[in-house]
Amino acid sequence: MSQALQALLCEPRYDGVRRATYVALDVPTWTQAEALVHRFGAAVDGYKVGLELFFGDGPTALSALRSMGKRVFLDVKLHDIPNTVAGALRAIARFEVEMVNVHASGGPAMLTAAREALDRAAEASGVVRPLLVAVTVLTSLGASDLDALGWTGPQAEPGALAERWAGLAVRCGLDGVVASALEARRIRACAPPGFEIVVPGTRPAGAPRHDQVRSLTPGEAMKAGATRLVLGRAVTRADDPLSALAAVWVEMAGA
Ligand SMILES: O=c1ccn([C@@H]2O[C@H](COP(=O)(O)O)[C@@H](O)[C@H]2O)c(=O)[nH]1
Repeated sequence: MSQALQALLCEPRYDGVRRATYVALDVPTWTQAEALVHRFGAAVDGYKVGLELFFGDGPTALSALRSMGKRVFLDVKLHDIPNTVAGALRAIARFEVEMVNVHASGGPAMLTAAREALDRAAEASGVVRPLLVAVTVLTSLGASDLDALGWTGPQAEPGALAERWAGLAVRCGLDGVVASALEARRIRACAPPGFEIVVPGTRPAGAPRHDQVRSLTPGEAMKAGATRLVLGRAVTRADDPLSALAAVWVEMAGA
């Protein structure tokens, strides 16, 4: 049954949603991550390595995924002074990931230093530069969290902040942003063509939200202008992850 479903999901009609998908490997060891990767087989070619796996088994996981020919979004959300972020990105460049991210709130000097560090590393190695995207307002933050942080008033409303930080990312030469689906339409309206809007934290209708606050369904996210979705617990913790993925892909393709 699962082999038949894998084969179905490998069909060319799913190529568009396959390229727009990163499955989140939010587990602490490569052994656990590898079991998930095997479950999806050839159907999934894009994975997100976040903080848990990176600190648990990062180099092993990244080189294993690379040798399997998988695309990797390294979701380490760097946030530090420009010199430190640039150094971290030079070290990350050797992993040849497809995409990596920093926090937009690190500011213009940090964003520019990040992009320049990746440009130089790519020039020196001859390897394609990873896409660099900026995290706007975390999808787990609600109005009361923003208020607690002192972000109040119309300019600090999540949509306004996300749009402002997306504009900053454009001016600093980044390739896109990570944002909630709720802000994707607003960002798409002012972003240049080809600007990536990576949306995590979506949930199929009726699915538990866990710690996600600003969330829509995968179909709604695509309709709003998302270019890529990160699919996490709604798929990876499902009783049958492959069937859960199939349902999400049908919804994404329909959108
Ligand atoms: O604003 C953000 C930025 C990153 N994430 C990451 O995406 C996944 C979402 O996982 P779910 O299980 O679907 O909630 C997770 O790895 C986060 O670190 C995010 O959720 N929101």
